[in-house]
Amino acid sequence: MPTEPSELASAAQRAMSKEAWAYVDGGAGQQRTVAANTSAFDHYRLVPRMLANVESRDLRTTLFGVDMPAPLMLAPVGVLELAHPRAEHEVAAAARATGIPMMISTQASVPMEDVARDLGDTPRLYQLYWSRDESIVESFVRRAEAIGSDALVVTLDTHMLGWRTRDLDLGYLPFARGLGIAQYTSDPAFRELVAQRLTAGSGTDVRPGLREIPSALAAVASMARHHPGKAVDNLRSGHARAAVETFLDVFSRSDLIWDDLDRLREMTDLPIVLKGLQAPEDARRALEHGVDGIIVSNHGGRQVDGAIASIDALPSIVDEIDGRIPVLFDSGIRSGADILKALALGADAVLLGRPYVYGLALAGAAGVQAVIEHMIAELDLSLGLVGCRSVGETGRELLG
Ligand SMILES: Cc1cc2nc3c(=O)[nH]c(=O)nc-3n(C[C@H](O)[C@H](O)[C@H](O)COP(=O)(O)O)c2cc1C
Ligand SMILES: O=C(O)C(=O)c1ccccc1
Repeated sequence: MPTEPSELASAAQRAMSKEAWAYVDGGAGQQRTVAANTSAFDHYRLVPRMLANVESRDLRTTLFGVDMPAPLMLAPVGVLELAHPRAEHEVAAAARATGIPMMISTQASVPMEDVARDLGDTPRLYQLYWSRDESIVESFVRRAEAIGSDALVVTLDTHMLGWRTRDLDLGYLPFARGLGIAQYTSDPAFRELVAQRLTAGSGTDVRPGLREIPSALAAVASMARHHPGKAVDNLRSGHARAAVETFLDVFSRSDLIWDDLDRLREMTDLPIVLKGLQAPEDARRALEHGVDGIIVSNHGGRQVDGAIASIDALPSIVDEIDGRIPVLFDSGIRSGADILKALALGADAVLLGRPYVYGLALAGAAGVQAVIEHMIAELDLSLGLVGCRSVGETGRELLG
């Protein structure tokens, strides 16, 4: 497994189909924010300190009552079957081997109960996309509780899919082919909706659902023009087709407002963590609504082309939160040194995204484990070499 981040990515590219690579590596529009997310780390430079007795170091940290060997979690990533046929099974094995918590996506390729079994007693957080259908929301929350989720991560930045040019031009939309919808197809509330659709008469027009998801509509239009025979309409069985149509109908909603969070608060006692904040003002509102944590993230640049680099959004949000709840960070972490910079800017932990998917594509669980171990090893060395012994000792004084 390459330790050099760009080598890891190019090796994974060689191992993946061009559609899978475009989906995972790609982002919104002209990929300006994807590029900014990594290049903006160059704006921050560490100033190493000497003679600090860093012989013994400890990376452990605790968040939401969860003890972690390092300030690192696996980001929720949907449709992992694009990278490896065993998808979450392999990722969970790596999480278990390293003790690093796993966030389980609503767009997973394996039902959360099966992932939970693979995880043993490794910490897990369930990531929720707030469905248009409230019975599905309630059901996902109950299932997350039942699998022992340590928190509920509510992703706010993807109530519609961004304008993802690389997927559009390939005519590739994985869930239109029934990939990445395992949480839904294993869900009693969702299955009820599919059954209703089948009784109402198959061949229900798919367009009304797609109309609610503009980029899905555009993708299907693009597929119809350039790649006839690849679109939703081509799904073989009536049941699979009804499941995909139902998914497109219920995937998410764009009419949510801050007050809706109070309903979720009443629904569950799990800690609630909001994912996808970039504005200090939104961080303040998150505090007002009593959430238990936030994740500063722009979804890896997959949503708004031209949005600011996530690392540039971090410092002012950390100042706004002022230590009252944990602040996690993602979008652009490619190395242990990047993790150290995020910690120095005030993050309590970071999420690893694309790099672990590259490890998965290259070598399954062993690949994910190697990527995690490389990140932690470089973090540990860098921490010691700048003169710190623990995550708690990092701060802005480390930055020049
Ligand atoms: C292929 C792919 C699928 C993703 N699916 C989800 C998802 O289902 N839910 C979610 O909250 N975030 C999802 N994300 C966003 C990640 O959780 C994370 O925010 C992002 O990957 C961070 O950017 P980075 O990978 O460039 O560091 C996805 C990201 C990728 C690359
Ligand atoms: O691709 C993504 O970034 C993502 O979060 C997602 C959203 C819906 C379905 C599949 C993946």
